[in-house]
Amino acid sequence: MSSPVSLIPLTDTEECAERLLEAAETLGFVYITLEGSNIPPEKVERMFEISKRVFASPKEEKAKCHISPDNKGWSSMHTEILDPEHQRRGDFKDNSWANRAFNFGEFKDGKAQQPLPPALQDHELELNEFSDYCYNLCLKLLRLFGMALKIDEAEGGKDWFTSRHSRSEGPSGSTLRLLFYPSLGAHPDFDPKLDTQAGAHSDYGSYLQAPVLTLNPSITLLFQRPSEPGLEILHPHLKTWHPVPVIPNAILVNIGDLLSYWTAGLLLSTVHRVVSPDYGTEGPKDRYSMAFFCHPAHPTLLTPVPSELIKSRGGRGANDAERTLTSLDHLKSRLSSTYGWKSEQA
Ligand SMILES: O=C(O)CCC(=O)C(=O)O
Ligand SMILES: [Fe+2]
Repeated sequence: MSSPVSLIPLTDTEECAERLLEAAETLGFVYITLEGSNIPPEKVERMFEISKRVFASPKEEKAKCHISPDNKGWSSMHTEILDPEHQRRGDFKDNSWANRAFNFGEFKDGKAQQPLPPALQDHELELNEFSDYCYNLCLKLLRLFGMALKIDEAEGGKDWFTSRHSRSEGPSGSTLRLLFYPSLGAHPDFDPKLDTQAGAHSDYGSYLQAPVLTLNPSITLLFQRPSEPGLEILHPHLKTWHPVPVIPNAILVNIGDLLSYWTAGLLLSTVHRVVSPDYGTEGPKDRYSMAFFCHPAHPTLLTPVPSELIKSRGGRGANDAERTLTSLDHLKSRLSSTYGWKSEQA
């Protein structure tokens, strides 16, 4: 199957920067090679092993780390859909995420700032290390975007975005998320053609469509395994759904709503979802994936990006000087939606 998403070898060159920008402007999604990312392949594999262990651990242990209003911890939405007594097809249609997730906020001095279940307690250092790898890769990508956007040197040039994502500027909403989509194939009402495992959303998205606690990142990294596909994107121009085949030894990068807003819509935040693919004779399969959502430091003012390319887009998004928000303002607007959603469920 051909991929709508191109694969770009990751290097520190202008050519790579230009290609990344072109992909971000046309599709909002791009694969980059793991080589050049500074993330050793065995570290990715190891995280998948840890992820498997945590999702397989007793529910009562995970429940003690239930997702907090600031988006840290374990969430298991609509678990009842796997309970034959209470299943209704509507539960996994359109609006529902049938996945489980474990979110880690920022670590401090190698320590998680949230309760961890016993299955994770021996892995705190590895989780911290992996989240650092992801953060550093995001800085590298943000530097390349700064380069391609030809940000005014006097204003910070290619480091304009990275300085605003620096941990020295304060805490941020950056989150490492482990995801597990148990196979729904065994359910009598489940129709892979109609039922999605993860509702359509952009990374922020419409909360009503996708009640998942994804906040409002500038960029997202997604790690997937070749035998466990399922992601689809809504093509921004064709408005049709396209499966995104998994490319081995590559990381999927997508632009989040915050960066799209910041760049006055030049970079696209594309709607995506996870479906249960038709595995043919192989039968249904579980899917594990891992995402890292990179956010600017909370106090960052989302002022217009000093780039001619962005200025020429007029008063859209952050170019609209009437509405200078901080990164935290964006996050808060998202969190209030979270509370709204929770109270509706109660
Ligand atoms: O699991 C996936 O492939 C997608 C996850 C995702 O889009 C998200 O968590 O925002
Ligand atoms: Fe997403």
